[in-house]
Amino acid sequence: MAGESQKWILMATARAPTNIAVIKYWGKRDENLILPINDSISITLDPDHLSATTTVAVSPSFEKDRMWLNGKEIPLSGGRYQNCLRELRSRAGDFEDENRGIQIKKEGWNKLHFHIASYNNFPTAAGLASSAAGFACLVFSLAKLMNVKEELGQLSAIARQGSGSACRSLYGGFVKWTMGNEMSGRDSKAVQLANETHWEDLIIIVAVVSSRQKETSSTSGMRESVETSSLIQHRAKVVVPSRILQMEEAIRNRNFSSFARLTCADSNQFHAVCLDTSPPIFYMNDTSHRHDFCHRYLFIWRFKGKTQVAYTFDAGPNAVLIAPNRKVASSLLQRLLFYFPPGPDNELNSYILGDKTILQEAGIESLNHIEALKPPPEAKDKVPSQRFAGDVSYFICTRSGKGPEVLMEEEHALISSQTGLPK
Ligand SMILES: Nc1ncnc2c1ncn2[C@@H]1O[C@H](COP(=O)(O)OP(=O)(O)OP(=O)(O)O)[C@@H](O)[C@H]1O
Ligand SMILES: C[C@@](O)(CCOP(=O)(O)OP(=O)(O)O)CC(=O)O
Repeated sequence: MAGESQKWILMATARAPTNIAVIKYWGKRDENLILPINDSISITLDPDHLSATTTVAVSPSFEKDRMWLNGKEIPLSGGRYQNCLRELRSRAGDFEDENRGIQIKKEGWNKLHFHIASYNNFPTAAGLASSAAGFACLVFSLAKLMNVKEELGQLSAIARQGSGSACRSLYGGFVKWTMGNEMSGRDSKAVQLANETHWEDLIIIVAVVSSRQKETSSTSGMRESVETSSLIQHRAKVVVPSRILQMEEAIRNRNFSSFARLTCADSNQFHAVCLDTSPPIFYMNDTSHRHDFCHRYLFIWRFKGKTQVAYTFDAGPNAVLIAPNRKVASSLLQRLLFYFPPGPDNELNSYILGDKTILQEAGIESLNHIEALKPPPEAKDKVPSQRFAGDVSYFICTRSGKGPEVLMEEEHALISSQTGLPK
């Protein structure tokens, strides 16, 4: 380590996406290493719309490891953070910056402390996979800072130890988490099935029903399911293995009806397992069920049994709706806005986030246009044309996106290079 100046601060900043599972991970066989009981598949979401940005800093002047999440200091003492830090420290490489007189030997990283600041551009702990983006970003940015020379697959196995679903956020596009067999967990890691350009037509609309933190975390929910549900074993051993093969094929061939059928079925079964848990876990609320209701009546009936929109719900009430193309997405958005118009205090700009061009394609440029929307023609007498103003907090229009990336420009850094504290 450089003896001259003890004042230097070395930093790295990265951004990592969230992902939404279309074949769900639910249940662990090892709680500490976070090893799952089944494979899962997800779509990585566009980081412009849903991502974590993390700056990691190291300096001989830091006295302990510290972390700030969304501006608030949080303890880093938890086992999950500690496991990731330990794994990364053990793989750190030598680092040298001659100009600044910084030299850190492999072993030297053990004696240095980190300051970590992270920010999510979407609600934390509300069933939108903030832990996935967060741990993927933490591991990716620390690996850059510490010169860890592991391939992404091995980094994904480290991120997995922060939060299972985080391993899938190390890649863009379509990603499979293979459960693996080894006791060490080395082979329980993510692999990319296809990158984000493979199926660019897909449009994803997230209806954020409630951004309040949920009552049962995924971690404790799945633990209770493993302990008490009999359905979960059948799901893990029989249903998921065959669904994984079918889903891989659907993604490979861009077969939307097969993709949608599997996605909806798997979401339903995941929530069925939650209901089969004792005491039962309810992640969805009335608004979530209305989405399903709309889906069923508007789309399956309208297109004579051919599924036009896929839905999936994670461990929270938010609906994630996937349309095969922009045309269907814009008619979906019209229908969503008909049933779920903004509440009285909303602006259009803050009600539809993400890719707003779909809104233009749907012909909606103002709140008046939403008010003037007619009941969807297919509704007729089958669906009451009741509107649920204010039930949805906001919608995010997005698509499949790229994996983590380093942000080089100083302006992205969340920590001051002068003080080593959050800006
Ligand atoms: N940017 C981040 N950096 C590091 N850790 C984070 C970050 N964002 C979230 N986390 C961690 O993840 C926790 C939230 O995880 P939790 O599983 O409860 O919610 P979620 O990931 O938003 O929802 P779900 O996983 O059910 O979709 C936070 O309390 C924090 O420990
Ligand atoms: C419903 C899910 O989103 C569950 C995600 O669970 P987490 O990855 O948050 O759980 P831990 O591994 O305990 O941190 C399904 C999925 O993403 O596959």
